[in-house]
Amino acid sequence: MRIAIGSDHGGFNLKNDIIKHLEAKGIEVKDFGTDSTESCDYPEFAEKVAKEVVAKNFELGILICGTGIGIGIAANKVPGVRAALCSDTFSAHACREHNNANILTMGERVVGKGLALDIVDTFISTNFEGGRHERRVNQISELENKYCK
Ligand SMILES: O=C[C@H](O)[C@H](O)[C@H](O)COP(=O)(O)O
Repeated sequence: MRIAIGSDHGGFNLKNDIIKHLEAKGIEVKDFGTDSTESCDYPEFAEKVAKEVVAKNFELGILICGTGIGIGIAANKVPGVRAALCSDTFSAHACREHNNANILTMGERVVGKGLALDIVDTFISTNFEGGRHERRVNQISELENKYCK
């Protein structure tokens, strides 16, 4: 599995913890920045990771900012992205199984490191269930086709 990861300054430290955690498990992770805690703007890093995931250069993406909200809103503007903000493992499981989420977003100012790593593990190890959920995810794509010109 290959994972694309990115953050703004507000998610920089948690992003590094996640990279270390995934690499220790032998998972390939590519870091699309930012590279320090110096203030920056999250849409830039959301777009970098979103483009890679939609192009299928990576199976999944992870985006971290202070809350996980802004970077997720930005990523969801890229057609084909289904970014899910998670602060608990139940949501991390459900967003993969039901929504086929392809990007996980979290807030470094919201979740502690231990919980965040559990959320990551749940997200990357859960598969899309298909069936009735596939019909609904297809309807999301239809909305995208209708409104995203
Ligand atoms: O949704 C936005 C993110 O949480 C940002 O990380 C946050 O707004 C950055 O705030 P500040 O510039 O005050 O560090």
